[in-house]
Parts: sequence; C-alpha cells; structure tokens
Amino acid sequence: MSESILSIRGLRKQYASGTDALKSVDLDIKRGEIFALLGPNGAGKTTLISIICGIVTPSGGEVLIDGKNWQRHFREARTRIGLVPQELTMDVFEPLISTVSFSRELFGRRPDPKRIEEILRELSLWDKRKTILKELSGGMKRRVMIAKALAHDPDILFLDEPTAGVDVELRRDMWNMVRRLREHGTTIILTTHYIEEAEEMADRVGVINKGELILVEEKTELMKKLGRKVLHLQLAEPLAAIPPTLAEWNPRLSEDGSTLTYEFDAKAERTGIPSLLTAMRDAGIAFKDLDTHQSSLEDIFVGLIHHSKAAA
Ligand SMILES: Nc1ncnc2c1ncn2[C@@H]1O[C@H](COP(=O)(O)OP(=O)(O)OP(=O)(O)O)[C@@H](O)[C@H]1O
Repeated sequence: MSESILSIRGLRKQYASGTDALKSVDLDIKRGEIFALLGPNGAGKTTLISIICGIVTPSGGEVLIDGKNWQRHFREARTRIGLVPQELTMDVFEPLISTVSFSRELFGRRPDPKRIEEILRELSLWDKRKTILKELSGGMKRRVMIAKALAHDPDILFLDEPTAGVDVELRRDMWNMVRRLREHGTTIILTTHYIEEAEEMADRVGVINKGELILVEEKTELMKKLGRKVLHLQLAEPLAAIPPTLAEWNPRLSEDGSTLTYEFDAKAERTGIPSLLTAMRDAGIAFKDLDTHQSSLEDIFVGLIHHSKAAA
C-alpha cells in the first residue's frame, strides 16, 4: 500500500469562458492526514475538489486513488470519497433520516440503520431525525450535509469551506468531528479561508493561487521556516514620531505612541534586536516592557500571496 491515498497529476481545467482555473496541478495526499488547501477567492480550490469528486470534468491530467485512475474506476472512487460541498443541496421535503440513509445506499453501501443512528447522534441530529429538511435552521442543514457525506463511510472526505458562515459552536463541533474521523483513519482535505482553521487542524498545508499550487508544506515546518517574529516594546514615555536614527530597522509606532513594533526573521543569525536597543538608548528612548511573538500562519499566507503577485 503506497503512502499516498490520492495522487493528482498535471490536473488542468479551462472553463468554457476561457478561465484557466487550474494550471497543471500535482499533489499527493498522504493516507490519514488532514490537508488544508488555502487560497484567496477564485484560486481554484472548489474546481480542484469538484474534479476529484467527479462533478467537474478536467481539461487534462489525472487523479489516482490508491494508484488507480479515478475515471476508469469511477464506482469504486465514488464509494471511497465523501464530499461536503459549499452549497446546500438537499430535497427539502424529505425527513432528515431518509435523506441521510438514502445517501448511504446511493453510494452502493448496504442499509445500516445502526450506523446512520451513530452518525446522526454524533452530529447532534438524532432528535431531529423525523423533521423535514425545510424546517431546519441553516446550521442544522449544514450538519445534515456532513451526515450525508459520511453516510457511506468514505475513507477520503472533502470539506469545501466547511465553516464558512457557521457559528462558533458548530465550528467547534466540526473541528472535533474532523479530529475523531482522523483518529479512525479517514483522510481529510479541507478548503478554507480561515487561516486559524488550517493552523488548528491541518497536518499539511497547500497554498493555491490563480490555479497554481505555490506551496505544499508540513504546517509546523512552514511556520518554523517562514515564521517571522515580532518584537513589541512598551515605551516608558509615548513618542510623537520615530526618530530618523531608528529608520534602518523600519519599526512601527502605535497610534498612541506608546508601543514600538519591530518585525524580524527569527532564524536569521542577526535579528537586529541588540543594535536596535542600542540605537534606542542612544536616542534616549526607554522601554518598560517587551515581548516577542511568533507570526501566525496568516502572516505567512499574506506574505506568500503578496510575493507571488509581485513575481507575476
Ligand atoms: N462553472 C464555471 N464556469 C466558468 N468559470 C468558472 C466556473 N467555476 C469557477 N470558475 C472560475 O474559475 C476560477 C476558480 O474558481 P473556484 O471556484 O475553483 O475558486 P475557489 O478557490 O474555490 O474560490 P472561492 O474561495 O471563492 O470559493 C475562478 O476564476 C472562477 O471564476
């Protein structure tokens, strides 16, 4: 059994409008990992997921599931993949439990009321099982979409913007659910705009921009490698402006003049901090407190997108 459960090779998509939504994407997804695909609006995330799930036809390239071409083994691929799409799609007059049970059978699995009950209980839907979908709240409907995707016990689950517009409670429930699924061996690929989601959940992160994967990295490595640190200096006396002698460190002054912020490369041999502190002393600027913090995945992401825009 190979390490990759999913291999994407040279995947391209040009829509009839002429938009190149994917420009030859290569990606390997490891068995059992949580992979977060990050990217700005229109980057190609939904297109990528939709192709793998058989909803959109690619213009070129292929997808292999356990080494098997997903189009030639379409039935098997469909059984193994679950998708929670961005848009809610469901028959609004059906009772919840029928919709979810039907999803299981649609993907060629034998009926299993016990398993359906388990899924509904886990998603706090059991009490609502007889309610028709039309009468459920937006958050409940989203839970139903997840239940539908899980009903046939897929071993690869795609979540397209799973927590866009959901409340804090549902977001927390979903994160817990994703963790539990991973513990049971499910491979999870999620797209998100929320960096904190990737930071919290993912083992690896891919960044896609304008149809190109510009980076794939272990999350912890990514944060270590690209992470910059920020030094905050709480000044003893507020400053009206930054003295010209500090210009070479390019510090920022808070609006009230009480805090000086300096961003530095935590991995660099010379961080610039000792010389900055000396220059401050020479300028007669005293500070009463200082702290540093690691820049977040968000800082890294913004930096990357900015960089790729500048290079284009
Ligand atoms: N059916 C379609 N026909 C034509 N162009 C499309 C179609 N679907 C998507 N696109 C275009 O393809 C590009 C990629 O869109 P896609 O929806 O994959 O991006 P995304 O990263 O999922 O964006 P978002 O975060 O906004 O959901 C965009 O330029 C989009 O306008």
